[in-house]
Amino acid sequence: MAIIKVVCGIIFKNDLVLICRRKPEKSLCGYWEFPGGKVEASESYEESLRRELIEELNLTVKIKRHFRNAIHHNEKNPIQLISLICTTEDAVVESTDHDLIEWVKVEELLNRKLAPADVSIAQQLLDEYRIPSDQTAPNKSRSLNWKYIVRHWSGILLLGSILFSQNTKFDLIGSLDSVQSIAWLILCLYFSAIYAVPTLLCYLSAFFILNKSTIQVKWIKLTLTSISIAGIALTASLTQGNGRLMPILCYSTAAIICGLFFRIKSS
Ligand SMILES: Nc1nc2c([nH]c(=O)n2[C@H]2C[C@H](O)[C@@H](COP(=O)(O)OP(=O)(O)OP(=O)(O)O)O2)c(=O)[nH]1
Repeated sequence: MAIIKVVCGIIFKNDLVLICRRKPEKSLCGYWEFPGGKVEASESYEESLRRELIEELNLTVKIKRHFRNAIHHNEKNPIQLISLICTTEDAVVESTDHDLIEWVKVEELLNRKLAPADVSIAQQLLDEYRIPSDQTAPNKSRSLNWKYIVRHWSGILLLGSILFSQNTKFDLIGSLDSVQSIAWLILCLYFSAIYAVPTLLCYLSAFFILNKSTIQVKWIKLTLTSISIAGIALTASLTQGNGRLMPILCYSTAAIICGLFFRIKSS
């Protein structure tokens, strides 16, 4: 059964969030929801939300970031509700799809009869916004953990160098004793750190751009790991000549393992 994508805006004005009650003639009538609507083919979530909010509420918003998705299985089709955190300066006067409109505190959301998927989003919103009192909700930064960069890169360099030095010590220099093995590992680590600089710069730029985007965290992780692997392959091809397959395999394996192992979300 095809899943129907519905996008909604968690729209903040000062510290209040906009919720709307569905009109009697609509499905889920009488239920409160974060305003939004069905995503049309070829539309991005942001485009879809902007269109729906203009159509229904004549409301212009600034979209800050992606929040959470929730699934609801109604009697016809499952729907996936995608929520985006927004702010607005506009006043909302009336809605074509709703008979009541209210601005409420985040803590009050669960006191309303919310539509099922909106309940799940509201619960997660409450969890995230309950604690900080000195931050205005929509400006709270995405909880991406910058320490992930440090861990991921140290991991790639260290684990990659261990794998590489172990795999090459017999081929290159013959059998090494333990002191020579450690010296060879340090040499690999040193050169890999130097060769990694251009890739690291691309990776850092991508991290800061993606951190401001509304893309889901798992895709950010995948993109960063892919950038690492592409950089490793390119650097190895440029520097290693015929022996390039082994460093690509070792450092790429390290990039994937460390990418899977470390958490990018801090909360
Ligand atoms: N926001 C929200 N919508 C839900 C949930 N469960 C569920 O089936 N829906 C459905 C109702 C609507 O058909 C659709 C929301 O998009 P919409 O409000 O643009 O839909 P629409 O104008 O086409 O309304 P309708 O004609 O289907 O009643 O998703 C839920 O938990 N929350």
